[in-house]
Amino acid sequence: MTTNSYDFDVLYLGSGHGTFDGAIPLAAQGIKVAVVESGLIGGTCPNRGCNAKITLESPVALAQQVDEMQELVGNSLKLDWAATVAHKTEVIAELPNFIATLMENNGITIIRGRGHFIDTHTIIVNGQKISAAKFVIATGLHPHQLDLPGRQIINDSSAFMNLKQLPKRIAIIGAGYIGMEFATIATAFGSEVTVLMRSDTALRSFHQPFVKKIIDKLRADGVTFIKNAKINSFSDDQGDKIIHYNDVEKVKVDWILDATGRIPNTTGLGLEKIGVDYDDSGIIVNEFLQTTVPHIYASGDVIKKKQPKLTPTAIFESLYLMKTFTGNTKEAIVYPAIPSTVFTIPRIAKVGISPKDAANNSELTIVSNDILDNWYRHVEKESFGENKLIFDQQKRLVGATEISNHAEDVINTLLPAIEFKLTPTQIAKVVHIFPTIGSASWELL
Ligand SMILES: Cc1cc2nc3c(=O)[nH]c(=O)nc-3n(C[C@H](O)[C@H](O)[C@H](O)COP(=O)(O)OP(=O)(O)OC[C@H]3O[C@@H](n4cnc5c(N)ncnc54)[C@H](O)[C@@H]3O)c2cc1C
Ligand SMILES: NC(=O)c1ccc[n+]([C@@H]2O[C@H](COP(=O)([O-])OP(=O)(O)OC[C@H]3O[C@@H](n4cnc5c(N)ncnc54)[C@H](O)[C@@H]3O)[C@@H](O)[C@H]2O)c1
Repeated sequence: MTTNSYDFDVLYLGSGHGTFDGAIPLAAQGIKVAVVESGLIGGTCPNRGCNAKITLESPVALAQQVDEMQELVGNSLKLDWAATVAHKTEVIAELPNFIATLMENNGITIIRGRGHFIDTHTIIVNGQKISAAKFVIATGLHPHQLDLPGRQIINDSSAFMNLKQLPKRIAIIGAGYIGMEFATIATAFGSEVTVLMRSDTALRSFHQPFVKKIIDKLRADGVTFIKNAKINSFSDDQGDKIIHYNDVEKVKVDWILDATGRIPNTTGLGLEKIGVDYDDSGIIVNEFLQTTVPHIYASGDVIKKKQPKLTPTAIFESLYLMKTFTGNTKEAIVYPAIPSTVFTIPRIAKVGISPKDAANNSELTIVSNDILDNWYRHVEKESFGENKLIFDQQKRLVGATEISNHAEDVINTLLPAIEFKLTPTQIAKVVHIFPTIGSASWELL
């Protein structure tokens, strides 16, 4: 790669996981790299996504464990919202500096400001023109906001995670990842939570019988679900925040979270001017992650794709681009099986072929396990535990989903079996530390 005629070899727009995991090793190999960032370095995941959320959720998971082992350990835990938010701030506060230092120590130039293209080799940031041989658009998503009368009173997930005090009554609109995870957190910390659902389906991409169990558990914990709610408007009545829905109905609360999805950051980038195609789902790329302008690539959540828009996907894409830019691969991207978890209590985690798709394929076998039969799950007196494992005709694992307190660890354990298509003989050669969730999961194969 040459820098002769351009300021940089590769310029990334955005500094999230779609950028930094690959940009750092790229720069370390002597490639001249710039990263333009208009917000916090590190993007959504560390600052207002995964890391922040899991820190708030961690006491909730502990409280569940204590509740289940109550006969052994005595009282329930008392969760402290203000202390937990302060702890979350402490955990994540240094991450932007940490990531910026890693980038700079490896030779990356960080440019603070919002970038947009003026031609296919030039962007403008803070009035300054910067050119590059290649670009990576990794600008992520932003929260969708319901465009309805009174919308000024509704909030997004970042605002929730920064609340100094937890409102007594919270309404959450949407029952996707954020709606269900934040309902779990808010109710555990003592709020009265109402979830308004557009249809009668929550967590659409997860195994629905497991989702039903999560809804039943949240209901038992005091959460109200209102199905088939068509929101009309919002109003404020002397501090009461009111959601008007289905023409005549209303819910009165203290705080409203709009969790109706996230949309790609594609506007204002000058994409139309330079011929980079996109639609409402994101930037259109080919199997090399090239946009419709071949030296302009895209990475992470901003891409229109069928893979889940999650951190592991963004990391995989940024590493793939690093290998492409250094000439280490000329192959198209081949995604691994990407796992995901909804961090409710209990969790649902999944990877690979779903039970629903397997049911329509006569070559696949679905094995249902009531994992509470396993002695190890009695140690913590777990009250939820079921999984479905999908096998092909060679008895190789091709899909798995579980509902349990440890579902994310179980799916992580099973990943190599799926990714490397391990045969029963190969599976038998892997031994895990005993007794652990790893050994309890592997023995189901
Ligand atoms: C509440 C929440 C919880 C989540 N929890 C999980 C989880 O548990 N597990 C998981 O895998 N995923 C989770 N995610 C998703 C995860 O955060 C994203 O998949 C991941 O951050 C995507 O990385 P990215 O680099 O594509 O985008 P981002 O991290 O969003 O980075 C994009 C960056 O681009 C910057 N930018 C935008 N436009 C411009 C411009 N014109 N010029 C310069 N900079 C610009 C933005 O400021 C931003 O910093 C969660 C998301 C949210 C919102
Ligand atoms: N654990 C995780 O990995 C995790 C956690 C949080 C967020 N995320 C990421 O962030 C993305 C965004 O999360 P999200 O929960 O905002 O989106 P989502 O797409 O998961 O859920 C959006 C929900 O809002 C509902 N909805 C949409 N319009 C509505 C309307 N007008 N009225 C009522 N409901 C409406 C949808 O039916 C859906 O249930 C996820 O897709 C995921 O990629 C991941």
